[in-house]
Amino acid sequence: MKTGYLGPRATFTDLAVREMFPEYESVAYTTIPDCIDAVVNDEIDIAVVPLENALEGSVNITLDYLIHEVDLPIRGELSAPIRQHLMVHPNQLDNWKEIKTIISHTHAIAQCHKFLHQELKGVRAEGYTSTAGAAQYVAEHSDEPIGAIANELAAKEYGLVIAKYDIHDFDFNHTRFIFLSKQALNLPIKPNYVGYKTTLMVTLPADHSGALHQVLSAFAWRKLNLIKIESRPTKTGLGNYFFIVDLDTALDDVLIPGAIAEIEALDCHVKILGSYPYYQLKK
Ligand SMILES: O=C(O)C(=O)Cc1ccccc1
Repeated sequence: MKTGYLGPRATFTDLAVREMFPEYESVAYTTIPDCIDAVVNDEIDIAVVPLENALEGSVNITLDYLIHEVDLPIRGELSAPIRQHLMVHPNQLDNWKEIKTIISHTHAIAQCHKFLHQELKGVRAEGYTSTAGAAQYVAEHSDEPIGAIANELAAKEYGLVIAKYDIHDFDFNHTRFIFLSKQALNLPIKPNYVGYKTTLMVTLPADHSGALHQVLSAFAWRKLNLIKIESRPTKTGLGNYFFIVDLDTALDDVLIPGAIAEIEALDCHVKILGSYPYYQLKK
């Protein structure tokens, strides 16, 4: 089996792969869509991609690619703690406060806004393909007054030094990574296994007053617990949305199919994006 992740080595996604699939060969991709396409094209068996961060919200590129471009089920999820550090080339350590530019994945920059605003006012923050990609770039440009936001493994991997540890704005900083695969996965029974989730995509009919209320009632009276609901644009016109709903239970034969039938009777469209085990790493 082969896994794919947003590379290069030592991204947070790579850490998730090492945690969940230590025995498999892994391949680094430059973008999340490249990594997902690699499963569609049978280059790899499993794509591990970030879906949501506790501070910054959904990773829209993942969600949108999953909804609009490919048809791959979610087979599992790992929620992992995220520690962001500011790192520079060893040549720049003495005057790291004079750096002019910080590069990282846009989600990582967003997790550190308060720190950047308060401690490095006026420093330009630029998006890069990934945190580890930014660390690699900084390592290869030792004379430039730049820094990267990334994890400790990236500092080691690319020979950078950490100027400031734990610069994320809130202590509880976790990211959900999902596993996409054509085939069912035999995921391990691990101590950090929490339970099952089912993720549905619900498209409402246009201009049907009370439709969302009725959809939610179909879950409510069956005591199906919603742990997340989010709207995303359908991309067919301003004001058209669908909803992504997470239920904290596995797909069964009665309750969820019953709720789906009821919702479809309201002229809504429902797609099951996956019913999968989830794992949680604590700090
Ligand atoms: O760039 C990375 O390291 C990634 O894996 C994407 C990401 C960025 C920030 C938090 C979690 C995942």
